[in-house]
Amino acid sequence: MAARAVAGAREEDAFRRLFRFYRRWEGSDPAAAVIDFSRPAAARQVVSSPLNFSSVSDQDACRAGLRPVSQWNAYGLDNYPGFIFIPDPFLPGCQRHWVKQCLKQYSQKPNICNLDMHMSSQETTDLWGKSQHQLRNKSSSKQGPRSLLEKLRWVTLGYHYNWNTKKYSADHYTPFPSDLAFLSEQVAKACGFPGFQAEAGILNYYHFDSSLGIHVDESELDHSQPLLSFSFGQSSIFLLGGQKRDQAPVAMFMHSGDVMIMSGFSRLLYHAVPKVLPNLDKKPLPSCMELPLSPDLPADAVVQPCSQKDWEVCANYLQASRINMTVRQVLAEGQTFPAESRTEEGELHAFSVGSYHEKHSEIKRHKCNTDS
Ligand SMILES: O=C(O)CCC(=O)C(=O)O
Ligand SMILES: [Fe+2]
Repeated sequence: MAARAVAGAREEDAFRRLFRFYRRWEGSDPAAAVIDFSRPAAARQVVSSPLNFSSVSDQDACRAGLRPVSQWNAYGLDNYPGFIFIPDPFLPGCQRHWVKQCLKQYSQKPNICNLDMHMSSQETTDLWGKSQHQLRNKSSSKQGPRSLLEKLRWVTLGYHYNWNTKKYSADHYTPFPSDLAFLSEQVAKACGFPGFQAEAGILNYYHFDSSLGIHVDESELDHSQPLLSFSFGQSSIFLLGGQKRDQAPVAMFMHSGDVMIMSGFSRLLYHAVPKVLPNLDKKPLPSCMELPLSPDLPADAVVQPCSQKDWEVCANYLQASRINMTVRQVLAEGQTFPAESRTEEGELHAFSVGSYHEKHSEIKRHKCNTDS
């Protein structure tokens, strides 16, 4: 009797129940009801979402590696105002640039990554250089030791999110990558946020066994600006819940190239990624990654062609991985951080192992708890 009372008290909320359901899901259960925005007609809650065509010139879209905004599809969901889903608006061949940046460029100092939490700066310098040989020679059928790049879980950009204090601060800042800022600002403008400033980024690196726990992104000081998300590589299931943790979420696929915007009412909703899945094309890489680079790219594009040599490394990595970039504005225009959030010099690397942001500790918990 006592045991039953304890079990009852620990009963799961609706979000956690569905998180566990989708984490075990192998794609065959038709009851799973996952919205696929690449086939939106199938889902009742999907509505079309208006975009601001004239706010982004075709030339600026193209410089960011995007198709003209008039050619994008944009969807919303009934009962989720401010949520916008844009299935792959990228020009052919342009997704490769962002994958290469996440692996080769953004993973470098001065950006901060999970490996910095328990390795010296010498060990985490040039992760690409230290991993490329191993990745290039990796056969997808063999499970060799993981390269450093394959051990990468997250990278922070701009105002570096502090997983311990769950705060951003003025002293933990390094310049935000200008190419990603430009991409983000074009997407934000098209979605009705012309003032959006890309100030902080969290890049998440997933493998087929990874998940991202249930969380809300609320540490930014200005919630009137949207949170942007860009996904590349293998697909995943994204769960979008409510303002309270126990509200049952809606499930959707995120495929390579998909862009998602959480704004307004939807900016502070609970969400999670319970599952990474093979891409829809059932090939090692989604077909959109194999397209030749668009000949329309202007000379001043922020997207650069990815060399064949670099792409071999990225392609081998991406056969079992998904990369997601989230971009946020932290401060309202003219706003400064409250005085108490200033930190002592040197604290930048003083994070302790095992006390990351709740959502990342959930990755660990889920991995350990194989029967859940
Ligand atoms: O990987 C994703 O799609 C979600 C990432 C996310 O929610 C975050 O970084 O806050
Ligand atoms: Fe998030």
